[in-house]
Amino acid sequence: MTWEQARQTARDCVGQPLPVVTRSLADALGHALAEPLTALTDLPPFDTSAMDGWAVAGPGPWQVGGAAVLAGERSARLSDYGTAVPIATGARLPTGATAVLRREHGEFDAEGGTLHDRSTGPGPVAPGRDIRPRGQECHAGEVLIPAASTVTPAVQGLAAAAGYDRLAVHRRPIVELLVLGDELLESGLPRHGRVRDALGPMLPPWLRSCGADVIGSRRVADDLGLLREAVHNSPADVVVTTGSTAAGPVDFLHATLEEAGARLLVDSVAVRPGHPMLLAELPPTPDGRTRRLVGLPGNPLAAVAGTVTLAAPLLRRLGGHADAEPCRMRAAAPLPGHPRDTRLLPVQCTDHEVASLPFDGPAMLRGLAFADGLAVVPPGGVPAGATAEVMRVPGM
Ligand SMILES: Nc1nc2c(c(=O)[nH]1)N[C@H]1C(S)=C(S)[C@@H](COP(=O)(O)OP(=O)(O)OC[C@H]3O[C@@H](n4cnc5c(N)ncnc54)[C@H](O)[C@@H]3O)O[C@H]1N2
Ligand code: MOO
Repeated sequence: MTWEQARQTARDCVGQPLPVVTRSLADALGHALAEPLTALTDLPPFDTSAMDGWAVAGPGPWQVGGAAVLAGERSARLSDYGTAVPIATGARLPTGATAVLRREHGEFDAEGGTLHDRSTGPGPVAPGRDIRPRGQECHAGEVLIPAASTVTPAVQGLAAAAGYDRLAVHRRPIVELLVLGDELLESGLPRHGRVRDALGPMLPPWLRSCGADVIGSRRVADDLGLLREAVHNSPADVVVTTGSTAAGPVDFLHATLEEAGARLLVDSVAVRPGHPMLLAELPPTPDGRTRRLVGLPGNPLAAVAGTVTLAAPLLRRLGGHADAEPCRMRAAAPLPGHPRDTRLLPVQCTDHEVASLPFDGPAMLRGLAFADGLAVVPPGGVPAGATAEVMRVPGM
């Protein structure tokens, strides 16, 4: 299977995104909007002073009277032309006011109660100056953000400003990470032929940034029975495993999937690194829920390749997120390719150009740690000056 076919299969195996739920604004972070975010009010909701100063009616000088109008007060009124009242930024503009004179542009004669316009740069205060008119940003009913957009902190803020307490979003796919390999250590220095687990710390934040609700990450010993049990009992929508994809003496993933009656949708991909990556549909749960398994190869950079190729598109589709916009960038120097397979190469991006990084072997993370993304290098490579697709590594 080509790399493009594998990525498309991971998307297409999802018929419908997960069901719609409502969440408080705080809890909606990272979910995909199930419907467009439509303004429930005009913004600003009323004519508002943009500056601290005076609300003025007509041209100056003005007679100042009345208590300062503060933000949060209901309303005030300027009865006549030639009058003014002190006002705070964010306060509702009094009816009858035609402009706001900034504090630093006015000279107030306390004795006579008279205010003079001393504006220099912009000239005398003109009607509308320093007023944020009602509806300047949006009108009630206007679509602010399309459905399938991710709820970011900015979307949370905008939704609050536009009057929302809760949002309709898609449920996030539940993911459990199973890290396989008896040779792995969870602390200390590599020793006695054993190495540190690099994927347990690295993958959960990436999977979360693809929209997953990662409920756990645990080690499973290289044992067919234990792996079978872990996969069978996992409550996850998507089980993500690392290691055991190849045909080594203790690689039990294929046997486990076969025993479980799983359907292999992707079983090895023409990509370097990461070619043994796989995607399987597990038999449905008793309540009819579809479960899937993404098998990431054990070599750390190969696992990252599997994450961006299979896990990210699958999780984004399940969570109802729009597909990421492809981004193409110019190669500053040739990007070396594989003769037959696609290569995913850690690259640094500068001014719309990408450059490959050293230490890009399948078992290495040193290049990736400096990377802005992974360039998709077609068979044969990319000559200098030509463009290549660059996938942002999630979370980078
Ligand atoms: N005869 C062949 N052998 C291998 C092939 C092949 O085509 N023919 N493919 C190689 C490629 S490519 C990869 S990638 C690996 C995939 O192997 P597995 O998915 O079965 O992974 P393991 O054998 O368990 O581990 C491979 C390697 O990665 C290290 N590892 C595993 N998990 C972790 C982790 N969490 N953190 C850090 N390092 C990890 C493990 O110690 C091994 O060194 O197979 C090749 N072999
Ligand atoms: O998939 Mo392997 O990555 O070439 O190490």
